[in-house]
Amino acid sequence: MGSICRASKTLKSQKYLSLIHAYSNFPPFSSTFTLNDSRLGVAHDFCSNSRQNSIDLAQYSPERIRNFSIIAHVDHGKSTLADRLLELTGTIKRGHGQPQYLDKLQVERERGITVKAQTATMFHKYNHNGANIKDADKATTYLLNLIDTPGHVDFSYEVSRSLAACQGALLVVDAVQGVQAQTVANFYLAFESNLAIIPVINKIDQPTADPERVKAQLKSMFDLEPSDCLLTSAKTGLGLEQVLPSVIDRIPPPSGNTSSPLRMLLLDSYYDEYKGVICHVAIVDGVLRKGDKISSAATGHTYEVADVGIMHPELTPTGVLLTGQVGYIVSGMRSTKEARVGDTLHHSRFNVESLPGFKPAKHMVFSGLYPADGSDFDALNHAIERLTCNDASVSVTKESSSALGLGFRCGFLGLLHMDVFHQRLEQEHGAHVISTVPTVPYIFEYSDGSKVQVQNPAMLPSNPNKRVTASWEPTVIATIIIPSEYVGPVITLCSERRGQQLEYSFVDSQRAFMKYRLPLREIVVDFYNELKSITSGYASFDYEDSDYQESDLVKLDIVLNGQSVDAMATIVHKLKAQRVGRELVEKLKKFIDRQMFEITIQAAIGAKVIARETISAMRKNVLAKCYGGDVTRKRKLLEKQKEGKKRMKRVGSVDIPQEAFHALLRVS
Ligand SMILES: Nc1nc2c(ncn2[C@@H]2O[C@H](COP(=O)(O)OP(=O)(O)OP(=O)(O)O)[C@@H](O)[C@H]2O)c(=O)[nH]1
Repeated sequence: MGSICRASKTLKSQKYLSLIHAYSNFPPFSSTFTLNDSRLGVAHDFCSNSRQNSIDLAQYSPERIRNFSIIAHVDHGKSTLADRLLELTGTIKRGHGQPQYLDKLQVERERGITVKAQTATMFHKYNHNGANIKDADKATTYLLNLIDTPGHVDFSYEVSRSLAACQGALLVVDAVQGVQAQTVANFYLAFESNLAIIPVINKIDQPTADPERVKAQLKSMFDLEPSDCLLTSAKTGLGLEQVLPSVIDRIPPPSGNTSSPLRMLLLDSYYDEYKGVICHVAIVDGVLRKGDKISSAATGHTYEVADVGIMHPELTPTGVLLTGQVGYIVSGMRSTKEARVGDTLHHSRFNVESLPGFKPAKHMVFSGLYPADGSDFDALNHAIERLTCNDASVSVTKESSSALGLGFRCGFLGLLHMDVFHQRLEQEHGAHVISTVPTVPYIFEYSDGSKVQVQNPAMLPSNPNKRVTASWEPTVIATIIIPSEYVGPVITLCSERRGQQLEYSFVDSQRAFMKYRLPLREIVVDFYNELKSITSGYASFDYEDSDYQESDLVKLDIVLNGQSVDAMATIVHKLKAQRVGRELVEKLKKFIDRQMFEITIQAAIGAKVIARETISAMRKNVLAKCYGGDVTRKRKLLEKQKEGKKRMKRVGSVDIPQEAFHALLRVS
């Protein structure tokens, strides 16, 4: 590859430079920028951009490989930085205003968040003598695997999985906002995984950037040395030249054994229309070649490797992957269920010791998903199957509801994850769903001594006094960082949510740091919005799951004209039942239209009604509105009414619109 590189270097670099110049937000690269610009202190290799099929991975022994993640609090600039590094190494070419390369899903681009971790392989020529540009030809080319990770707490499972394939991490911190809650969480994830951590203070172009304050925070909270911090602006390109040399100098190479039998860790998998299941893998020991027979340690199934390569940044076949490298394989797996994340894959002819793998994803929130139109069950089934192929962290079991018919009970990593799943079902698979009130996994003990985890309130008998003897709810340890002036309102909010303060200290003179134990139920719905609103948007929040605590829980039924609606039942703490019950019936009153008869809406615990509303009767005849004999108008109105009916669910004699179910999702 070296000679091809050198031959085409000038042409390619000129082409690349003109692209960089066209990119107006990238001023540091002036017209005097050369391939071996001394400000970069390195010689850059743009050959990687040629997408040769003949990338020879054999020359990249572990010493010439660096695997690193970019971790940060939401919006601190991970994906922007990742994109700049891909541009800098010539891995991608882009113009101004294009969406972030690594945020590929429509939902990611619309919401501006990363949902799935993405891997990209880059090649970078680096001369350890730094500024000595004459030595460029003596520079070594390194293979760098970059993993961009999500920032939102719901997706921290993706972060911990990504870190398993890395030896180091860039901890990106916004120079204005400083250390935030997910900075703390992500630092500890990386620290506990024994990764080399390079602090990167980003957004230094902002007028209110205060990198010195952020350096002090990093020192006091994580003992990271101020002199180790890189100062960058991923937006303008300022300081980016230090990033890759620091990655090469400060992150250790992977430590596997090239001559040992093959062991690879299955990091992620997704389903591709044309290729079938594609697995992302990290080669821990040994060598994998196209055509090899491999086995899964988890299932014992054997496969033949039909394709193997790297993400450069798209699937680029290389025919081989060696120790320390991260890439993809296609091996004829028929469903992603066969590709178990955390599994060890090995050559079928050798038995190997399994790698530690990952803790299974923990589902924090459960909700029922039903087709908006009952007859669409098969279509929804198909859509869910396809989507879970690309998001294995959702659990799915079939269930049925007397109100909504056949559907599914799904477990999610959090409420945002649930929202994203709904959005993807709709956008990517055209499925319209009704979802039931989200619930957390409670544990109930019955008088016969049995204990069960309840993921669906409808599973609980209506009269808990008869059979339930004790109940427990899951809790989380929440980290909250806020400007000091908001401490009072935040303490009030946390106590209203039944929180118990565990720690209270200061990040610096302006910011307070608090740890609370909070019931999971109290934070899944609307806690973060409320926290943001009482702190003018300045609070940051993160949580990790903790133990179960004993709690006085009751099942709250919603009864419409005497008939209980199983899909609207919820489990709440006894002290909150009255307020939640009132809120639920008021919301329903707003969304259920008047019908030909009176409708009573009740919230009840067992036989005891704790809140009630009535919707008075009205004679509603859509055709009555149609004065005169305009047939087209009449037909249109009838169609509109039919369309409306499709989105209604009938419970007993009462029609409930889809929106009524949506409205209940946010009752806390
Ligand atoms: N001024 C300035 N803005 C930046 C810089 N880096 C990123 N941004 C902006 O900050 C916002 C968030 O950037 P992202 O790269 O999406 O942040 P992220 O950390 O990947 O976000 P998540 O994936 O949601 O966690 C975007 O509007 C970027 O354009 C920077 O150096 N300076």
